[in-house]
Amino acid sequence: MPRQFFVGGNFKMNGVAESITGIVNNLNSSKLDPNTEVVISPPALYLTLTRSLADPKIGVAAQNVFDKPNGAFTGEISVEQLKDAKIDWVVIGHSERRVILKETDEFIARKTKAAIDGGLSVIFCIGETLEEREANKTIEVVTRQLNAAAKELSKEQWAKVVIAYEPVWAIGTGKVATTEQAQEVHAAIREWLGKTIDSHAQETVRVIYGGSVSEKNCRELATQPDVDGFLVGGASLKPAFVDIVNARI
Ligand SMILES: O=C[C@H](O)COP(=O)(O)O
Repeated sequence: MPRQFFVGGNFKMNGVAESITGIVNNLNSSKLDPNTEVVISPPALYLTLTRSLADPKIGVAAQNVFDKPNGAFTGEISVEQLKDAKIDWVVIGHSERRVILKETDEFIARKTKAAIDGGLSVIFCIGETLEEREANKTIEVVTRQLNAAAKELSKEQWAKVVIAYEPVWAIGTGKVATTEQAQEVHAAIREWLGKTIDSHAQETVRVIYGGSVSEKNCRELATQPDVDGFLVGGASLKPAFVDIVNARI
């Protein structure tokens, strides 16, 4: 069975109730490719608003979750609380959290395990910095990030993971990876799935690309055999997000 195209919109720390309502209403009233799975990720404060407004076909993702079930963890949100708010997805391991908030591979892997154990699906973000790419360490870095998750997850749990390859140097910079650069890393990730998890994961786990995806470059990226969709930042706040969702039609 072919992998379903997946487009995520990560609003990051942008928007207030009024603008987020506008974005969701625009998506609700737009013709979206029925073969594409769409998941939007507003700031935590607006998850319930977004879930109540969005068409049920549109998934909603938190931008973070904690690895412990409850307790004295000021500022954190648990898996149970997300499920209680009818949220089914969470973004974990985004480079902004890895780099700015110093989240480690191991912590990210534990959060991924906790999320999936608790019934969430995970957009698991990986990617190299410019320095790492220039040192030819791209595959080494993404392999290290994936290996940390593989230590925590059972083979079956990979069915609940969408891997987002987001080269850090392409995020919010306007410097999109070329189709060849994206395809090369996506193919390596797929090979890793086959070697480390199993052939089922290799065939079925979706690997999406993130980093300056726009309505202008999405169609060419979408032609690549191992690019199963996108994780979109800046452009997900704009009406052009609809064109990215519809990149395959
Ligand atoms: O999560 C999304 C990525 O960080 C990409 O962000 P961007 O599309 O603004 O470059």
